Amino acid sequence: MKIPFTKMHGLGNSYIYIDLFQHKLEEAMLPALAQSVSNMNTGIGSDGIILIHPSERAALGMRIFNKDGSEGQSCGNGLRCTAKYAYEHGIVDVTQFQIETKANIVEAEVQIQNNNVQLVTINMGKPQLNRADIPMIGSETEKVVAEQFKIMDQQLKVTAVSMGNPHAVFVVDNIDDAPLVELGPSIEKDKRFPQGINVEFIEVLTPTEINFCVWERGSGITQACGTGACAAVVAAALNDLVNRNEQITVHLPGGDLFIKWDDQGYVWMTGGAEVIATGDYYYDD
Ligand SMILES: N[C@@H](CCC[C@H](N)C(=O)O)C(=O)O
Repeated sequence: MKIPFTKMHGLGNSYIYIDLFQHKLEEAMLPALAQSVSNMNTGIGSDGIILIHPSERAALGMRIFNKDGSEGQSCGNGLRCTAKYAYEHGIVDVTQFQIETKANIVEAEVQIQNNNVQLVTINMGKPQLNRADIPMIGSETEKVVAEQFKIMDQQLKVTAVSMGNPHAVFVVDNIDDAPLVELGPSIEKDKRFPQGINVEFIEVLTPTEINFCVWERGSGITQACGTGACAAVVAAALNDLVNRNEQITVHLPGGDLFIKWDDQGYVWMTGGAEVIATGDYYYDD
């Protein structure tokens, strides 16, 4: 089967985008297709696949499958790339529009230069903070803020945030010493998180600037995670480490994102989105 694709990235977090306005795919094949495409030796190489599809509730919809074939509920970098694709391929002809994800409907705004989308801002909606909404097992408190978290003989403090998908955020003194490789895989699959978890370590530089690295559920270490950067800013604000209602610069391995958690409770994300390549994927299922 020949599947037309566009490879795009947001700060190095790359996905293979498949346009379901043009090409239909069977539901049952999607997890295996994501694993196949993502393989850097026998596929194209990516952090997963993203499907851009018609929606009855918004201008378009987006679904994300991680490298291991699991489906995530949302993807911040994917939303910015999807917004760019939708505008540049005429799926929308306005600069502000809505995108449906498995988690919610978000508002996208694209900034145009010479007919190309340069920057994208997404209103990601309100974070969910209740333990049951993460979901995280435990009964200490309703919200999970700087809660003691023992893993592999290390005593950490976790703040848990759902941006539609689940995130566990840990504050460290120096991002270069973050135990991402050592603890990321164990925390991702820890049984306190029944749906798995995206794992973020952050170093707070100033009340408006943080360093960030991530171990993503289903994909491992990536260069950037948009929902993770949003969760990191929310977690940092809950711990009184960054300013609420101000734009926070998040330095990710792949570049910078600008995140604000406003007074009304909405999280805004601004950043770039880039096309890498287009082509046909020859899929032998
Ligand atoms: N890279 C993404 C998040 C992708 C999904 C995540 N791994 C999950 O399973 O929840 C982003 O930019 O937000």
